[in-house]
Amino acid sequence: MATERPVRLVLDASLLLDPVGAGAPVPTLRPGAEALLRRLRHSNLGVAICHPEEMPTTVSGFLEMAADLNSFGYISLPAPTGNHLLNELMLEWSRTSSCFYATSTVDEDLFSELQSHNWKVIAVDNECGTKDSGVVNIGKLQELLITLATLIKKEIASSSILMVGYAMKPSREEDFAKRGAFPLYPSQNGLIFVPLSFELPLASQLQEVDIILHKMTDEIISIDPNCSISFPRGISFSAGMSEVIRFMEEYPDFCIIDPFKNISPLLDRLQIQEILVRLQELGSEGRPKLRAPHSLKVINFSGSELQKQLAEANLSFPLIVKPQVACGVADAHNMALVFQIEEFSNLSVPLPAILQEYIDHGSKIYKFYVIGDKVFHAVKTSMPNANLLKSSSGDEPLTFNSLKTLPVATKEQLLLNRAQDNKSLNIGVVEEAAKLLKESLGLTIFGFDVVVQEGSGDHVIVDLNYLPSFKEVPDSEAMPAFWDAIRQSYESKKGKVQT
Ligand SMILES: Nc1ncnc2c1ncn2[C@@H]1O[C@H](COP(=O)(O)OP(=O)(O)OP(=O)(O)O)[C@@H](O)[C@H]1O
Ligand SMILES: O=P(O)(O)O[C@H]1[C@H](O)[C@@H](O)[C@H](OP(=O)(O)O)[C@@H](OP(=O)(O)O)[C@H]1O
Ligand SMILES: [Mg+2]
Ligand SMILES: [Mg+2]
Repeated sequence: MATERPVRLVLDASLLLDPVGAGAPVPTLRPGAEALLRRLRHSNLGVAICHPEEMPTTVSGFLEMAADLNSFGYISLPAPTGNHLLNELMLEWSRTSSCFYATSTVDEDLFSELQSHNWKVIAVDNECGTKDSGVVNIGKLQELLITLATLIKKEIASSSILMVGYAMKPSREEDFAKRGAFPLYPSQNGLIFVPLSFELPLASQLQEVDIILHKMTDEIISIDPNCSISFPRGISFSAGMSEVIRFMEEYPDFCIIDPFKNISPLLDRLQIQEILVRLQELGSEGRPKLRAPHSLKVINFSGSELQKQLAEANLSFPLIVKPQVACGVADAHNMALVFQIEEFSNLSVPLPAILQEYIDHGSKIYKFYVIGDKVFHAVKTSMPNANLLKSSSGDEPLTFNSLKTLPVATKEQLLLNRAQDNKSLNIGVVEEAAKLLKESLGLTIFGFDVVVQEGSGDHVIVDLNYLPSFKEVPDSEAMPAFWDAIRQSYESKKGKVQT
């Protein structure tokens, strides 16, 4: 579906270099230029940096290095010569590609030369362009990507091209982008991805965008621990995300992946538990039982009360203790394995907390990912059985951060497990659960963790996450599924709005 013609972008040095540092021994990039280069590296466009030939070698060397660092097809070009004849390569590109030239320097002769060879010129942060010059003028460097995306969409002139504006924290964006998830040149199913910038007016960006993709939990400032989470109650968001939320209230028919209300239960391990308990009806004759772990919510860890509550909830030691808030705040992944009631005194897990039965599962966890109508899974090494953990923890609870310091099985423990007759995974049962979960959650992309209990063979879902990284799924399978999921979600929303 993508255009036959590749897209080339030439960035003039004036756009990248910080004018404040001009003449300094070491040149620097202007604010926003580094992020721009990083995003362009994974954009699927052919990008080159150009600079005037007569530039000091410190500056040209710096630019060449920037080009090199972003090696994704970057080519360092000499500037067009004095009489504005385009360099051979640029002439060649204009015959084979859709070409864009972005600059902060006004050179009307050069602009008309470029335009006569079908280049589109984008001038950033200068007043030069007259309405009729054909030059696209933008105010800020941060507007370049959305401007390019809009022009590329126009150039392709196909109504099936959709623009996806995404919002998530930089580290997550980088992880996805590195895998080619966010091309500016359309994906094989016609999606163009642009980051939504909270530094620019949102309304004008959303005028161009067809779909919003977001990890709303990356934009949480705080969650009120004394308030049951039910979006938007109990959660405060960054100013940027608050604006997206207001926009969606005003335009409920706009396509968002996924709606805030549908994601909100996954911020709360108590609500996750309630969702999982409803799945238990799935079990049937001759198949393993699929279930949630027995759990209990507590608002403090005070001993006498707790003992009674544990008995009522049918819970026995060891227990895994998790914060009720499941994600989005720094301490949401601070957990503990507790072997006896005394270990609750001074436990450092944030309250309210969820106490879960600890499932011995032979150190193997199955990470399931639902991406649109596809279900993937990967096997990962997990926590060893409790008896192996207890001996190392003495009389202390075993505290850990599940993202950073999860106590996974050692090689020796894994070998020991292999020698045992472990129950195997019944993919069919879990895939059925995945479908039911998808329907009940109303989400496009989510993941959940399954452990198979030693002895009983019960399939126990211990975690449910919105928009996980699904990095264990090979990119060649994950990316097309990801793009299809987004497109299908848009089409189904559009279908509903029209009927
Ligand atoms: N009830 C349980 N019984 C046995 N092991 C468990 C249980 N719950 C969690 N674990 C183990 O602890 C790990 C972390 O727990 P969990 O997945 O709930 O944390 P999380 O911080 O929400 O993780 P994620 O990064 O996947 O969101 C699991 O991957 C699994 O190895
Ligand atoms: O990347 P995978 O393994 O799919 O798991 C994610 C979890 O599901 C999220 O809960 C983590 O997000 P938070 O940073 O919001 O807690 C998130 O943490 P991150 O901020 O380290 O990316 C991820 O670990
Ligand atoms: Mg998990
Ligand atoms: Mg989780």
